[in-house]
Amino acid sequence: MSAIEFRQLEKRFSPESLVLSVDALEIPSGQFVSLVGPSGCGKSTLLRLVANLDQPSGGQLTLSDDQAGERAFVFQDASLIPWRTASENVQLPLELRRQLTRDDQHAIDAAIRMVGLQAEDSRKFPRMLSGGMRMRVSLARALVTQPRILLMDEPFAALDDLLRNQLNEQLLDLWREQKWTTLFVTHNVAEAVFLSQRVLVMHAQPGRIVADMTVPFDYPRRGPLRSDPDFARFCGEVMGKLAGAAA
Ligand SMILES: Nc1ncnc2c1ncn2[C@@H]1O[C@H](COP(=O)(O)OP(=O)(O)OP(=O)(O)O)[C@@H](O)[C@H]1O
Repeated sequence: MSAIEFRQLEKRFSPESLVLSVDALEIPSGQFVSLVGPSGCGKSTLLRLVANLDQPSGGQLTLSDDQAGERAFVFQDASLIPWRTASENVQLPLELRRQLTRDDQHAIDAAIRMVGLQAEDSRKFPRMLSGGMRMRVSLARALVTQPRILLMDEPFAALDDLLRNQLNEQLLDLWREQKWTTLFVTHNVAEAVFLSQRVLVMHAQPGRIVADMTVPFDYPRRGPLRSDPDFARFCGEVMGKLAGAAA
């Protein structure tokens, strides 16, 4: 069974404006899917619907039983609380739910280790951390709840290319270990292709999926793939579908 299933789904913010329309889309459990498309085509809206931060105006969005529990969202802005240490930021989702237990401290430490932060970094305040480290804290805060579905909205867009590439590889290593069903929004086609098993290309007005492309590269994927001619060719195909979107 699919982890996430869309049927005749529509989203309107007012009766006359159809913002998103998805007739049929199935995302199998554990799949890594990227969404690319022009600004305003509804990528974030689609993610917000899956996150249950917003409701469809029509149709159905179904999550399979084993996926309906934890969903975690990572935004472009790390949005950390400035007066809390990294570790205290990571513990926030657990704290909002219930009284913290000793096991929670293990979960917090594990999430911090998982994203490659050192114990001493976890005691620092956000202003003392680099942009990349803040994004790692944001990711750890998402992972501490042990999500089955990970929703990422341009998480690395504000980082320089070198760091972004490095975080792409580390994210893939984590995904291969944890097998979250992952929806990843990006404006960067090479990033979408490098990361995912499947790229969904969207058009605007109304926001809809116009191409569903299977990425033909094996994992693990490492830096040299980015300069492989087949990689460039596939990115070109995705760009072609995007250009069609703009036409
Ligand atoms: N709460 C809201 N109320 C009214 N309109 C909204 C709301 N949220 C989004 N929209 C509209 O829905 C459309 C899709 O927005 P969305 O943020 O999903 O696009 P996007 O593809 O993620 O864009 P970007 O790439 O610029 O982040 C846009 O036209 C936007 O103005």
